[in-house]
Amino acid sequence: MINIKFNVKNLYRNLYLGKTLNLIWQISPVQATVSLLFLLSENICWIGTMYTLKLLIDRLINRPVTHNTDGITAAILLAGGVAILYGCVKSISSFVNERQSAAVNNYIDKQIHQHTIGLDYSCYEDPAYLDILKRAREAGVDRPYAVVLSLQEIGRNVAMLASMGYILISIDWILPPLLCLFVAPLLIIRIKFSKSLYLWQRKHTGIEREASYLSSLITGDMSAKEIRSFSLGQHLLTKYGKIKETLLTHQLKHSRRRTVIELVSTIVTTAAFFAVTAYIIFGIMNGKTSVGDIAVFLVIFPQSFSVMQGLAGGISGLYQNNRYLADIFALFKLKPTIESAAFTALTEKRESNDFVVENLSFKYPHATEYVLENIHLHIPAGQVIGLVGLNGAGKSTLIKLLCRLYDPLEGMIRIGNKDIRELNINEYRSKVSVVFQDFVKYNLSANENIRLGNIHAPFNPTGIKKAAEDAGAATYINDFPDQYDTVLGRTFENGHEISIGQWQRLAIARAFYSKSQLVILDEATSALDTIAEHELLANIKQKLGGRSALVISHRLSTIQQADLIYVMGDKKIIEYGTHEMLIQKKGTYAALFKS
Ligand SMILES: Nc1ncnc2c1ncn2[C@@H]1O[C@H](COP(=O)(O)OP(=O)(O)OP(=O)(O)O)[C@@H](O)[C@H]1O
Repeated sequence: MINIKFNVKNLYRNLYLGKTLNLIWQISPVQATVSLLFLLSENICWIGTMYTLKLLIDRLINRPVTHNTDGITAAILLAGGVAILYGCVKSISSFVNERQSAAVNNYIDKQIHQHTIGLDYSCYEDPAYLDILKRAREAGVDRPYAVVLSLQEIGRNVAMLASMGYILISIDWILPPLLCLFVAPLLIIRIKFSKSLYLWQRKHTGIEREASYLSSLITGDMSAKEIRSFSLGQHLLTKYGKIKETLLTHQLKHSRRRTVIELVSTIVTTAAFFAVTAYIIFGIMNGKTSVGDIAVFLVIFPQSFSVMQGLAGGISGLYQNNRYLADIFALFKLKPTIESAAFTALTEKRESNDFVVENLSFKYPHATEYVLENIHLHIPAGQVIGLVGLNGAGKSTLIKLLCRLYDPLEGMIRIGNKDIRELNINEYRSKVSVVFQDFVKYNLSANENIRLGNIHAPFNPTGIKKAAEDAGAATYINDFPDQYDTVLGRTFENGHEISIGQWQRLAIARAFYSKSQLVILDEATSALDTIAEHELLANIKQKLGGRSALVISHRLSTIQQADLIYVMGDKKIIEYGTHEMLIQKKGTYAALFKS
């Protein structure tokens, strides 16, 4: 008993009913009202059918011993009419429900996506967040409305039970309590199992994600080449199979336990039904119960079982759906930590457009060690700055900070004299365009691939062509049958696959097309042949048209044309100067250049 009390208390505390109903009301008050009215009408009609049926039976039993059928015909017509009305209301009600359910699902789907894009980039490097996201997506967009449907089912079944209880009491007062006694264990079992299933799924989110990751490696196009070259298929399949087997074993164990307990409870319930039937039959034999009573009992009692089961299903459904709702609301509760000022901040007049990294130190949110320490770096407006260093020195991390995907722990980044944390984040990000090492290959048209660099500006074909020419992409785009309208990649029909170097040129064109003040190229020319790379960088200043650039490359021949070069070594800037100065210095840069 204590345990049940505790669970009920817990259930109440964690219930998202108020939140869900409020959400559904906000999505469409009109639809919510119409749906509620239909639900009420459906229940009233159902009670009406029962009542008119009872009237008909009463008339039949109490009819005078004449052949006058007028009263009976009228009762038949009334019962039939109400039954037809009930059928019609039920059909329309189900359509109204479907329409409202679609609206709610659509809203939740939108909210999940909307919420996801608003979150910090750091979330994508946090397994705990990835678990929440997976659970929220798997909970399904239909969960909130499923809660409403469970509530409706509970309401409908309670109304039906009340009517049936009234009829059963008229036969024998003991029948309704007996009914509750038989069905209660079934209800408790269902709630208990839906809880343990949910907890089990929650506990296994991590390994389920591992299984989906392995599955995407086995079946994905990105990994197809390497998996075949290294003959990794069987190895990955075995790994995947083991995880799936563990998941399946647990799942089956759970289902087996549930089936056994449900079987036992069904046997007990059915036996009890026949025991009660026997009780009524003995009642007839003792003259305590009428034949009419047993007729009504045989119709109503089995029906009341299914209604009770429906009620148990509704309550356990409510409980289960509520638990999944917790995951959706947990996602909605996550808030970005990167703060953004009002939109006007960057429009203020500033002394200069230089980007300055000042005394910056940083470590990743879940890491213990600093990745960057006391970084100073100056990108004067209109200049090309090179950044070099060994693998893991922290170059890409610095880029993430310059893009404001993270904020520094110490020090700051400023444009002119303004700390970028005081600026509106979207406006700041529009001032920086970047080609990441792992840039995205959008399987869209060439036009769109470039236009994404400045999506908020009106479509500008001339600007797109100019950016493509500057990045060296125009030559191959012009050879496509549909030129700039050619869809790239192999994902869609008529898609045109291009080489990795050609994809990279397109990503550079995207960065050129943006109206940013600073273009960051993080190993952005790694797939270009040396002639193409030289051509691209030789005239980069002219292509940038007064904008600054920060170029990261391991090919030092690329960097040597930069106005100033910074050398990173183990979390710090260790040298800086022009190519000539650094060669003369005979330090790390000179060693790297010669090697
Ligand atoms: N998301 C992360 N969480 C924790 N540590 C990270 C994360 N990303 C990178 N690091 C660590 O930060 C350090 C710097 O990595 P970073 O990618 O910035 O180096 P890099 O200089 O760009 O290297 P490369 O030349 O190989 O691209 C590395 O030690 C790396 O392990």
